[in-house]
Amino acid sequence: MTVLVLAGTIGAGKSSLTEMLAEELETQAFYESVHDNKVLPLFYENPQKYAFLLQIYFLNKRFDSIKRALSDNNNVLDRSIYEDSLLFHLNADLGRADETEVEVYDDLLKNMLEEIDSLSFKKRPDLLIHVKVSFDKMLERIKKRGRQFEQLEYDPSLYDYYKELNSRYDTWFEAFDICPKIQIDGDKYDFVENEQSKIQVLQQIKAKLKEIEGENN
Ligand SMILES: Nc1ncnc2c1ncn2[C@@H]1O[C@H](COP(=O)(O)OP(=O)(O)OP(=O)(O)O)[C@@H](O)[C@H]1O
Repeated sequence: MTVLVLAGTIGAGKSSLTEMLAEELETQAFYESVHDNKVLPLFYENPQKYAFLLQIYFLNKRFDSIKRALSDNNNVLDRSIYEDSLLFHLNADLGRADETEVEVYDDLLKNMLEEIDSLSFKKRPDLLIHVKVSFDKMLERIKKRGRQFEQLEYDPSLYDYYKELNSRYDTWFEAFDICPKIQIDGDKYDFVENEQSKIQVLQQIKAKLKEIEGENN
């Protein structure tokens, strides 16, 4: 019985790896759909106005998925509730949210995490998988995927946003201590395009799960 959560920057390949893991481990995948997210395009158009609303939207969705995933006991989630705060604080530092919004958000998140901690069955995921990609790789993937509002041509200021976001992930991952964690080198292993890389990545994750299982017994 395992609950896995994926983490990583925009375009890191979380959704693809989620799908692969769900298939490999015969578990259910939880995705955060982008195309029916009404707030996301608004945010990219006017981050100052919509950063807070977007975070509340995501927080609500992720809370729902992680609650369901933990109570089902056997799942993979494509992005964790634990990293939204990283994105929001970055947005706040860029002046897209004010102090009160940050306070309200942090408080709400804390409350929700406590709620998760008081669940009667599983409280935390078994493993967090961080797909780490370099900044160049991140830009390459965003371009390749081609979601319009994420493109630098659409808004050149996204360059700095993406760069800062990517660099903050390293510190975030180092500090993350809610559950066991593993980092996957997304530059070295292109698990979407390369079958051999996919096999190697799945093996790394399965080996880590075995190790955790051993520690728990
Ligand atoms: N907490 C958040 N704050 C701001 N934007 C967010 C947040 N979470 C997700 N996003 C935005 O939502 C979109 C989808 O993000 P996400 O990284 O979850 O999926 P993705 O880009 O499809 O990643 P992957 O390729 O790794 O599956 C991106 O445009 C990202 O900027």
